[in-house]
Amino acid sequence: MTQAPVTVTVTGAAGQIGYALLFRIASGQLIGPDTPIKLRLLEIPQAVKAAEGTAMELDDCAFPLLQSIDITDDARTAFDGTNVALLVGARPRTKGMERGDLLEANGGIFKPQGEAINAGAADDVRVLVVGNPANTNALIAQAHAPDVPAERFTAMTRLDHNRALSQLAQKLNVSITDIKKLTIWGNHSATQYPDLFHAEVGGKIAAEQVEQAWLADEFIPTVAKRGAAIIEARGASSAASAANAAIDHVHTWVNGTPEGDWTSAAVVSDGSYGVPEGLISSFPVTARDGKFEIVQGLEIDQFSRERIDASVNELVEERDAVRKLGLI
Ligand SMILES: NC(=O)C1=CN([C@@H]2O[C@H](COP(=O)(O)OP(=O)(O)OC[C@H]3O[C@@H](n4cnc5c(N)ncnc54)[C@H](O)[C@@H]3O)[C@@H](O)[C@H]2O)C=CC1
Ligand SMILES: O=C([O-])CC(=O)C(=O)O
Repeated sequence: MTQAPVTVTVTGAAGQIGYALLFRIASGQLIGPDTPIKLRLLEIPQAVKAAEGTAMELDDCAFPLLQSIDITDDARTAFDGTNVALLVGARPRTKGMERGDLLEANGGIFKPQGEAINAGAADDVRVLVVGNPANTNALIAQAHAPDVPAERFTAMTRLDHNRALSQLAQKLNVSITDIKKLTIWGNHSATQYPDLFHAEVGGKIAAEQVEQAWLADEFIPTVAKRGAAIIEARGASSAASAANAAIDHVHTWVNGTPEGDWTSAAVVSDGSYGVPEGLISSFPVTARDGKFEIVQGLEIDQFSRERIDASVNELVEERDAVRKLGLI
């Protein structure tokens, strides 16, 4: 049965993530194989022509699900009636920068975009912020969309989650599908905490199947600093893997997590696990009926507590910094 079309807005459509993302959305991988897609591409004026070129290529794929492509440099037009907003457009970091260095440069983008979402997006709009610093950019957008339920604003830590799955699978020589209940806590930054104490491999706790030294000195830093390692190796920040994670995030949000498993997403804190209410922080989440829910009741030992707190403290600092800049 053919379903109603879903309007998907992608900002930064002419960028490297945009190029890796749009074809997958148009082919049906974002929502599902029966859902027609209407694409809205938002770019800055200088990049509209490049976005038009990408749209020509989308046309040339003759995707059966792709009903329309609109390209604009106006945020209000881009978000009018949108169901899924993927906020990718931002300046990426280059060698030697931390993602937090981008706060001021990118903060200014997310305020008007939040306002435009508030003004015209569909009632069921779901927002995923990819542009860095993703958690705090999502906070800025959410602060300027008071009429949209706060829970609809999320930021992407699925790439970190996927990186952690892959590192652990290689270490234990198991398949990705053998790993359940892995969690990324906190900020999408070098302070993030990939947690193996609740993760299970073959039904047993993952942390008990690896050496403590590997966990603390290799696994955690490798996952947390993977973005910088990609920049070092590729000379540009991760793009196809980031697009893949954005597809995974929205697909899970809409279609749900499997029974007995969860994923990671940065969502608005309700105060769970001592994370101050209102911060957009990564948690273990399930998705049911189109909603993310923070997994409750996990015991947090001291090793994990210190690391979660460090990342959450960084989010508090970022929030305070954007407050000072008048962005929230
Ligand atoms: N959360 C995550 O896991 C990840 C986040 N990122 C972040 O994603 C963002 C995009 O990365 P790339 O595609 O590699 O960058 P890019 O530089 O290739 O593309 C960014 C695009 O955004 C556009 N843009 C800038 N301001 C805009 C605005 N106000 N409205 C609409 N479009 C605008 C630019 O014209 C450009 O085409 C960066 O902030 C990067 O750090 C990248 C990888 C992973
Ligand atoms: O590291 C960066 O700047 C890009 C990014 O967020 C990632 O690859 O995780």
